[in-house]
Amino acid sequence: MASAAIKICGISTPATLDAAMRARADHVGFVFFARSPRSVAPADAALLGARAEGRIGKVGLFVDADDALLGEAVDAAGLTALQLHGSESPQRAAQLRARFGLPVWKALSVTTAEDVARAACYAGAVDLVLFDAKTPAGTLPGGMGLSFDWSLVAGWKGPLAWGLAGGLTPTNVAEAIRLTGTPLVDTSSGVESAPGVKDEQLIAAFCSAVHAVR
Ligand SMILES: O=C(O)c1ccccc1NCC(=O)[C@H](O)[C@H](O)COP(=O)(O)O
Repeated sequence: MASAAIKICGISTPATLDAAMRARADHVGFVFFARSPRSVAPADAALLGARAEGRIGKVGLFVDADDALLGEAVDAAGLTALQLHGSESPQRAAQLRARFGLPVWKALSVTTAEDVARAACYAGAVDLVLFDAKTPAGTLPGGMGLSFDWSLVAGWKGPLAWGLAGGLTPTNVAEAIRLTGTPLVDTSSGVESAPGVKDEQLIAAFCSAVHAVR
């Protein structure tokens, strides 16, 4: 089994960006959602984006954002992909892909097999679906450190590329890859010492655990 690609989401400082690049992560995520403890302002995203340019994928994370915010973030950070983490429809996702000319990732929150089956609706509209845990009402739609039943996506053979998120940590990520065969893993709170505070050693440990999977 080839090791999975890695996205470290919610990077907001140069030091933790450097840690992700040193650890050979494939993508970092910048969160453009004001309610998140990981939210970055476009000016900070510009500094981080310039530092990361050409060295790692830069995925902008949005929750039902309008075109103005998306455009500002794309321009500021030089994003390489858009991750939609709200209730964006396939039509809205396809519109954004055409407008910005960037790959679009759609996060889908999963509790049941029906939630996984919804991914097919996004075929042709997005480039990748990211299966993530459903979070409780009134909380953030992601980045809560919650897992779902991985057997629901084990060996998923859908019509588009996919990845796994939700509660992944340095300790459980190897098992998650072996069990599901996911081509991509995404973590946020699993590499933090407190909400929004990324830990360089945990980032390194997470990436090492992924790279060690054969
Ligand atoms: O990370 C956030 O603060 C966030 C806020 C709003 C929507 C999504 C958010 N994060 C999405 C991610 O890409 C996370 O990596 C994913 O949900 C997994 O998070 P975690 O369970 O904390 O590893």
